[in-house]
Amino acid sequence: MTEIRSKICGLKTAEDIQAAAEAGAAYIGFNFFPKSPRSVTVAEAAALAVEAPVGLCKVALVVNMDDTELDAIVAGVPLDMLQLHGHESPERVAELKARHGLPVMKVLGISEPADLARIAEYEQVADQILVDAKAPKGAVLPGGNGVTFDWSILAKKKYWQCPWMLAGGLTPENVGQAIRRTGARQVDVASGVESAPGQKDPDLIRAFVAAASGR
Ligand SMILES: O=C(O)c1ccccc1NCC(=O)[C@H](O)[C@H](O)COP(=O)(O)O
Repeated sequence: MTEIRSKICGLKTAEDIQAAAEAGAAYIGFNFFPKSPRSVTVAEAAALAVEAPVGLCKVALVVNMDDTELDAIVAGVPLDMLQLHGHESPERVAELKARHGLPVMKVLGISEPADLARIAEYEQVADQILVDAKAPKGAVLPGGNGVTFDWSILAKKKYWQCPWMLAGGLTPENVGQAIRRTGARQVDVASGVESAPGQKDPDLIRAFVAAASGR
Protein backbone atom coordinates (compact mmCIF):
# COMPACT_ATOMS: atom_id res chain seq x y z
CA MET A 1 0.00 0.00 0.00
CA THR A 2 1.26 3.52 -0.81
CA GLU A 3 2.39 5.44 2.25
CA ILE A 4 0.39 8.63 2.75
CA ARG A 5 2.19 11.45 4.52
CA SER A 6 0.18 13.86 6.66
CA LYS A 7 0.98 17.43 7.61
CA ILE A 8 -0.72 18.97 10.62
CA CYS A 9 -0.62 22.75 10.31
CA GLY A 10 -0.89 25.44 12.94
CA LEU A 11 0.41 23.61 16.02
CA LYS A 12 0.75 25.70 19.15
CA THR A 13 1.38 23.31 22.05
CA ALA A 14 3.73 20.47 22.95
CA GLU A 15 0.67 18.23 23.32
CA ASP A 16 -0.35 18.98 19.73
CA ILE A 17 3.11 18.01 18.53
CA GLN A 18 3.20 14.86 20.60
CA ALA A 19 -0.19 13.81 19.23
CA ALA A 20 0.95 14.49 15.66
CA ALA A 21 4.22 12.58 16.15
CA GLU A 22 2.62 9.62 17.88
CA ALA A 23 -0.07 9.42 15.23
CA GLY A 24 2.62 9.18 12.56
CA ALA A 25 2.38 12.60 10.91
CA ALA A 26 5.32 13.41 8.64
CA TYR A 27 5.17 17.22 8.88
CA ILE A 28 4.15 19.82 11.45
CA GLY A 29 3.47 23.44 10.56
CA PHE A 30 4.17 26.59 12.59
CA ASN A 31 2.00 29.48 11.46
CA PHE A 32 3.60 32.94 11.42
CA PHE A 33 0.63 34.84 9.93
CA PRO A 34 -0.22 37.30 12.74
CA LYS A 35 -3.98 37.43 12.07
CA SER A 36 -4.37 33.67 12.33
CA PRO A 37 -5.78 32.05 15.48
CA ARG A 38 -2.99 29.50 14.87
CA SER A 39 -0.11 31.97 14.86
CA VAL A 40 2.95 31.57 17.06
CA THR A 41 5.82 33.90 17.87
CA VAL A 42 9.41 33.07 17.00
CA ALA A 43 10.12 32.28 20.66
CA GLU A 44 7.07 29.99 20.93
CA ALA A 45 7.92 28.15 17.73
CA ALA A 46 11.55 27.76 18.80
CA ALA A 47 10.55 26.22 22.14
CA LEU A 48 8.22 23.78 20.37
CA ALA A 49 10.62 22.94 17.55
CA VAL A 50 13.57 22.02 19.75
CA GLU A 51 11.40 19.47 21.56
CA ALA A 52 9.90 17.98 18.39
CA PRO A 53 10.92 14.38 17.66
CA VAL A 54 13.76 13.91 15.18
CA GLY A 55 12.40 13.03 11.76
CA LEU A 56 9.29 15.18 11.97
CA CYS A 57 9.59 17.81 9.24
CA LYS A 58 9.13 21.26 10.82
CA VAL A 59 7.57 23.73 8.41
CA ALA A 60 7.26 27.52 8.81
CA LEU A 61 4.16 28.95 7.14
CA VAL A 62 4.56 32.57 6.06
CA VAL A 63 2.53 34.93 3.88
CA ASN A 64 4.28 37.49 1.63
CA MET A 65 6.88 37.95 4.36
CA ASP A 66 9.80 40.35 3.96
CA ASP A 67 13.42 39.33 4.43
CA THR A 68 13.89 40.96 7.82
CA GLU A 69 11.04 39.03 9.42
CA LEU A 70 11.84 35.77 7.68
CA ASP A 71 15.53 36.05 8.58
CA ALA A 72 14.51 36.30 12.25
CA ILE A 73 12.32 33.20 12.00
CA VAL A 74 14.98 31.12 10.26
CA ALA A 75 17.65 32.30 12.69
CA GLY A 76 15.50 31.60 15.74
CA VAL A 77 13.69 28.36 14.93
CA PRO A 78 15.22 25.05 13.83
CA LEU A 79 13.26 24.44 10.63
CA ASP A 80 13.21 21.91 7.81
CA MET A 81 11.03 23.68 5.25
CA LEU A 82 9.39 27.00 4.35
CA GLN A 83 5.76 27.16 3.21
CA LEU A 84 4.88 30.25 1.17
CA HIS A 85 1.17 30.94 1.42
CA GLY A 86 0.93 34.34 -0.25
CA HIS A 87 1.50 35.75 -3.72
CA GLU A 88 5.20 34.88 -3.85
CA SER A 89 6.48 34.72 -7.46
CA PRO A 90 8.60 31.86 -8.83
CA GLU A 91 11.57 34.26 -8.62
CA ARG A 92 10.87 34.88 -4.92
CA VAL A 93 10.68 31.11 -4.32
CA ALA A 94 14.13 30.71 -5.91
CA GLU A 95 15.50 33.66 -3.94
CA LEU A 96 14.30 32.28 -0.60
CA LYS A 97 15.63 28.81 -1.34
CA ALA A 98 19.07 30.28 -2.01
CA ARG A 99 18.94 32.72 0.91
CA HIS A 100 17.95 30.19 3.56
CA GLY A 101 19.12 26.86 2.20
CA LEU A 102 15.78 25.29 3.07
CA PRO A 103 13.33 23.45 0.82
CA VAL A 104 10.37 25.61 -0.14
CA MET A 105 6.76 24.51 -0.54
CA LYS A 106 4.67 26.96 -2.58
CA VAL A 107 0.94 27.05 -1.99
CA LEU A 108 -1.41 27.48 -4.94
CA GLY A 109 -5.17 27.90 -4.62
CA ILE A 110 -7.41 25.95 -6.96
CA SER A 111 -11.03 26.59 -7.83
CA GLU A 112 -11.22 25.77 -11.54
CA PRO A 113 -9.26 23.65 -14.07
CA ALA A 114 -7.49 26.74 -15.46
CA ASP A 115 -5.77 27.21 -12.10
CA LEU A 116 -3.72 24.06 -12.70
CA ALA A 117 -1.67 26.00 -15.26
CA ARG A 118 -0.13 28.08 -12.46
CA ILE A 119 1.48 24.96 -11.04
CA ALA A 120 3.63 24.72 -14.17
CA GLU A 121 5.17 28.09 -13.26
CA TYR A 122 6.46 26.72 -9.96
CA GLU A 123 7.07 22.99 -10.38
CA GLN A 124 10.69 23.43 -11.47
CA VAL A 125 11.62 25.92 -8.78
CA ALA A 126 9.65 24.83 -5.70
CA ASP A 127 10.55 21.67 -3.80
CA GLN A 128 6.89 20.90 -3.21
CA ILE A 129 3.52 22.34 -4.21
CA LEU A 130 0.64 22.55 -1.76
CA VAL A 131 -2.59 22.41 -3.73
CA ASP A 132 -5.14 24.19 -1.54
CA ALA A 133 -8.64 25.63 -1.86
CA LYS A 134 -8.79 29.33 -2.67
CA ALA A 135 -9.84 31.47 0.30
CA PRO A 136 -13.48 32.57 0.13
CA LYS A 137 -13.99 36.19 -1.01
CA GLY A 138 -13.48 38.58 1.89
CA ALA A 139 -11.82 35.97 4.11
CA VAL A 140 -9.30 37.33 6.62
CA LEU A 141 -7.07 34.29 6.24
CA PRO A 142 -5.54 33.19 2.93
CA GLY A 143 -5.66 29.59 4.15
CA GLY A 144 -6.96 27.51 7.00
CA ASN A 145 -10.59 28.29 6.15
CA GLY A 146 -11.90 24.73 6.14
CA VAL A 147 -13.21 24.92 2.59
CA THR A 148 -12.78 22.18 0.00
CA PHE A 149 -12.54 22.56 -3.76
CA ASP A 150 -13.79 20.33 -6.54
CA TRP A 151 -11.35 17.44 -6.33
CA SER A 152 -12.33 16.24 -9.80
CA ILE A 153 -10.27 19.17 -11.16
CA LEU A 154 -7.17 17.22 -10.16
CA ALA A 155 -8.20 14.34 -12.40
CA LYS A 156 -7.08 16.61 -15.26
CA LYS A 157 -3.62 17.18 -13.85
CA LYS A 158 -0.52 16.11 -15.70
CA TYR A 159 2.49 14.63 -14.00
CA TRP A 160 4.15 17.36 -11.92
CA GLN A 161 7.92 17.48 -11.54
CA CYS A 162 7.92 18.01 -7.79
CA PRO A 163 5.98 16.32 -5.00
CA TRP A 164 2.62 17.84 -4.11
CA MET A 165 0.27 17.85 -1.17
CA LEU A 166 -3.52 18.23 -1.02
CA ALA A 167 -5.20 20.69 1.39
CA GLY A 168 -8.49 22.48 1.85
CA GLY A 169 -11.29 21.44 4.15
CA LEU A 170 -9.86 18.01 4.87
CA THR A 171 -11.17 16.19 7.93
CA PRO A 172 -10.88 12.70 9.42
CA GLU A 173 -14.20 11.93 7.68
CA ASN A 174 -13.35 13.05 4.13
CA VAL A 175 -9.58 12.59 3.84
CA GLY A 176 -9.84 8.97 2.65
CA GLN A 177 -12.21 9.92 -0.14
CA ALA A 178 -10.04 12.94 -1.05
CA ILE A 179 -7.00 10.68 -1.43
CA ARG A 180 -8.91 8.17 -3.55
CA ARG A 181 -10.37 10.87 -5.82
CA THR A 182 -7.19 12.90 -6.34
CA GLY A 183 -4.37 10.38 -6.05
CA ALA A 184 -2.71 12.57 -3.41
CA ARG A 185 0.08 10.92 -1.45
CA GLN A 186 0.43 13.81 0.97
CA VAL A 187 -2.33 15.68 2.80
CA ASP A 188 -2.41 18.81 4.91
CA VAL A 189 -4.97 19.91 7.52
CA ALA A 190 -5.45 22.88 9.82
CA SER A 191 -9.05 23.55 10.91
CA GLY A 192 -10.29 19.99 10.35
CA VAL A 193 -8.49 18.74 13.47
CA GLU A 194 -9.62 21.53 15.81
CA SER A 195 -12.29 21.78 18.48
CA ALA A 196 -12.36 25.60 18.09
CA PRO A 197 -10.37 28.02 15.87
CA GLY A 198 -6.71 27.54 16.74
CA GLN A 199 -7.37 24.78 19.31
CA LYS A 200 -6.07 21.47 18.04
CA ASP A 201 -7.78 18.31 19.29
CA PRO A 202 -5.32 15.41 19.80
CA ASP A 203 -8.08 12.85 19.15
CA LEU A 204 -8.91 14.50 15.82
CA ILE A 205 -5.21 14.64 14.91
CA ARG A 206 -4.93 10.90 15.57
CA ALA A 207 -8.15 10.19 13.67
CA PHE A 208 -6.98 12.26 10.69
CA VAL A 209 -3.58 10.60 10.36
CA ALA A 210 -5.13 7.15 10.79
CA ALA A 211 -7.81 7.84 8.17
CA ALA A 212 -5.24 9.25 5.74
CA SER A 213 -3.09 6.17 6.23
CA GLY A 214 -6.07 3.87 5.65
CA ARG A 215 -5.97 2.53 9.21
O1 LIG B 1 -4.34 28.14 9.00
C1 LIG B 1 -4.25 29.37 8.97
O2 LIG B 1 -4.70 30.09 9.88
C2 LIG B 1 -3.57 30.03 7.83
C3 LIG B 1 -3.43 31.40 7.84
C4 LIG B 1 -2.80 32.05 6.80
C5 LIG B 1 -2.33 31.32 5.74
C6 LIG B 1 -2.46 29.94 5.71
C7 LIG B 1 -3.08 29.29 6.76
N1 LIG B 1 -3.23 27.92 6.74
C8 LIG B 1 -2.61 27.17 5.72
C9 LIG B 1 -2.59 25.73 5.72
O3 LIG B 1 -1.55 25.13 5.49
C10 LIG B 1 -3.82 24.97 5.85
O4 LIG B 1 -3.49 23.72 6.34
C11 LIG B 1 -4.54 24.83 4.54
O5 LIG B 1 -4.87 26.11 4.04
C12 LIG B 1 -5.82 24.05 4.77
O6 LIG B 1 -6.56 24.58 5.82
P1 LIG B 1 -7.89 23.85 6.31
O7 LIG B 1 -8.86 23.95 5.19
O8 LIG B 1 -8.33 24.61 7.51
O9 LIG B 1 -7.49 22.45 6.63
